[in-house]
Amino acid sequence: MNISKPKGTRRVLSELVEYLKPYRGKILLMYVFALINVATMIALPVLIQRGIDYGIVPRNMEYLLVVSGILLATGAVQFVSFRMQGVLMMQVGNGVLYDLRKNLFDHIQHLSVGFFDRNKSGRLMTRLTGDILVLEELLMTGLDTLLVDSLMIIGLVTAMVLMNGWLSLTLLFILPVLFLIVFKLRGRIVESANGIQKKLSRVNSFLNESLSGIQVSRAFAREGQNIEKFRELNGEYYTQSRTFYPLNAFFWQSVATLNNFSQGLVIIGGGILLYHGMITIGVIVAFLNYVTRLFQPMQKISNMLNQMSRAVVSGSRIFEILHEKKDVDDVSDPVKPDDLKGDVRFENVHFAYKEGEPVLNGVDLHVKPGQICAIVGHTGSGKSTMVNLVNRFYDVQEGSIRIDGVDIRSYDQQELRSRMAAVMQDPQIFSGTVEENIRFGDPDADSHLIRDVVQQLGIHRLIEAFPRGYDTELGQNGGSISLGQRQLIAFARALVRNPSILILDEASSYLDSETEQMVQKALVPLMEGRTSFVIAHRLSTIRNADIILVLNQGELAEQGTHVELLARNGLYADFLRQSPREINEPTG
Ligand SMILES: Nc1ncnc2c1ncn2[C@@H]1O[C@H](COP(=O)(O)OP(=O)(O)OP(=O)(O)O)[C@@H](O)[C@H]1O
Repeated sequence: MNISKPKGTRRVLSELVEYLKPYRGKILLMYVFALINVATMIALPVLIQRGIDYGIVPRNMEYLLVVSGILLATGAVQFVSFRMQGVLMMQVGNGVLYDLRKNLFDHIQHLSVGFFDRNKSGRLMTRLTGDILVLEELLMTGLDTLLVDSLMIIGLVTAMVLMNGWLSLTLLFILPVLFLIVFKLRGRIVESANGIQKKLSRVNSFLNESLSGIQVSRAFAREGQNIEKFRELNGEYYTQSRTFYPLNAFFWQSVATLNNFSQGLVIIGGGILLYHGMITIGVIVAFLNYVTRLFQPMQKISNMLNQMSRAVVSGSRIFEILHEKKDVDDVSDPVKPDDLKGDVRFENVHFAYKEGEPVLNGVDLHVKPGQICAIVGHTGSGKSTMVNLVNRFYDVQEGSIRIDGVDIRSYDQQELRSRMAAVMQDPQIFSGTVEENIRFGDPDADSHLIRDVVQQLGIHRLIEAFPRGYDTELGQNGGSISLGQRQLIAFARALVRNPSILILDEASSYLDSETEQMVQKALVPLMEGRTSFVIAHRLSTIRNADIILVLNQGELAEQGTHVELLARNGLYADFLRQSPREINEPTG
């Protein structure tokens, strides 16, 4: 399933509501404080009006003192309610985001490998960071907006109409213009801001790519083209910014001007009504106060609506991942093997990553416990696919793979994989020390066991040669060590696991030939008692295998020992002729 298709608004919102449910108590309390806040907002101008009309104008000091006291108390209540409303909204928003992040990560950890083939990690990172950020904006600032701010506008308008019907006619001018400014003009600004964001992210990703690939660019003398491309992207960003900033400035100017006009209108209208004795001075001041308060809730609703449309798109993508089903799932009562002997059978295995594009066509194979099975074949012939199927990263479409006589689809995946270990061409190194990276193979392995395995592999001296030996801190992705050193760590990591089935997929391709020979020699006794699958382009690695498989376009073209296949003088013999020096290298 592709994760970029947005779902319907209602479905996304109802899923978000599910996440909000555990916080219903806090949300309710938040609304109580929000309503108190709205009430104080509406009450304050009334108190001002009373203070002027019944305290200041008739010079009634006692009344004025009482009203001032109430005004101060109302102000204090407003402060507390506004703060509590904000604090509760943050708590709810933070809680929901915590739950979402946690569920997403947990879910992704258990998704099948096929999902990650379809959704590359860069794109997933955007989902996990960018989309969550969009939801964060909504949850942290807009959770209460639609209800509370609509109520605020209704409350303010009602208070004005009740206070003085004639003066509230000014709203017939103020409200539509405010609406136009806030919703129409603001809409264009948000559109432009999103445009800027897109252009900026293109600039940033190009910058990122150019910096990380600087060596390749230099080697291919691409500096000129890079500068040209950057100039183009930077130019697009500049052009987009040229519309945004004046538009944004115009928005705030319009708001200020409308405010001035509204005040003028209230003063003129109020003045005329005052002249005819239809209004008091306090009502005019209260109206001036009300008019300025109209802008904020309208602006918040406009922002929220804009956030909402973005949040629906982001939310739909997040929930899409959360609903992603595993391609490779456990059966209801999976087999949990106590031990694996490592008897592996492929029976008429057919497999395709994509429908109609077969990769393996009817492969039959039997590797007995403890045997070494080497797989050779041209690039793209399906070698890695075969070992990925043994690992059950994917399920076969036809036929079956049996381990110790049991179809691997019947096993508990985690239990099965805990008895296997693989060393890949480009092993992943995690941030942490060398020792921690080796311990990744078995979290219970103590320092002695780790050193013991490394000694057996014959690479103790090489690990000790790291700046701080086993305690050397490795950056994310092993940026600070060579590819060969990464492979050495991966060998130790795999063997510390003490696996029944060992998979080596181009595992020593980055080692210099001296180190490779040393590791291969050390591996011979270490492979004893384990079933091993070895993929190597360097044929010297595989000549001692018990079974050599020759894959050709997804078909098992030949299988046998080195001597048998040589005698057959087929594809394998062709391989040898292409790399005679390597095959004749002694491997110990
Ligand atoms: N994750 C994937 N999604 C789709 N197609 C894939 C995927 N992995 C491999 N393929 C395709 O399957 C075929 C076999 O690939 P595989 O990696 O098994 O070959 P290989 O023999 O190991 O190649 P190499 O020697 O280059 O590592 C290739 O055509 C490849 O493009």
